[in-house]
Amino acid sequence: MDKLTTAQREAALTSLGDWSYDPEEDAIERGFGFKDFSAAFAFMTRVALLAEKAGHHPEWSNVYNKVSIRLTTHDAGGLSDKDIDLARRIDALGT
Ligand SMILES: C[C@H](O)[C@H](O)[C@H]1CNC2=NC(N)=NC(=O)C2=N1
Repeated sequence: MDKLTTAQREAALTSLGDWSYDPEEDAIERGFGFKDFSAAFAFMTRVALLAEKAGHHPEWSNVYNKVSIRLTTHDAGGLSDKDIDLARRIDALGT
């Protein structure tokens, strides 16, 4: 799995409007808000199943009704198509 080029990353980010790019980590991140902890954890369960299926796992944190997700590919040393694919699948879950 190769790191994305700058042009590939910029094109991907344009289509992933809610994710922001962290140049220091070569990662993308997005925050999600829910009505309560139960809803946040239900979402995390769904993301966990997607991640396990993809063999690609988020760096994330949860505080009560907020979930922050950061995606990068450790094996590639930066952002790859795996991150973009997982971000799209997460977005498709809806909040
Ligand atoms: C062997 C296994 O597939 C790899 O270690 C996978 C697991 N999940 C992973 N998740 C992420 N985010 N980056 C990786 O490089 C990665 N590698």
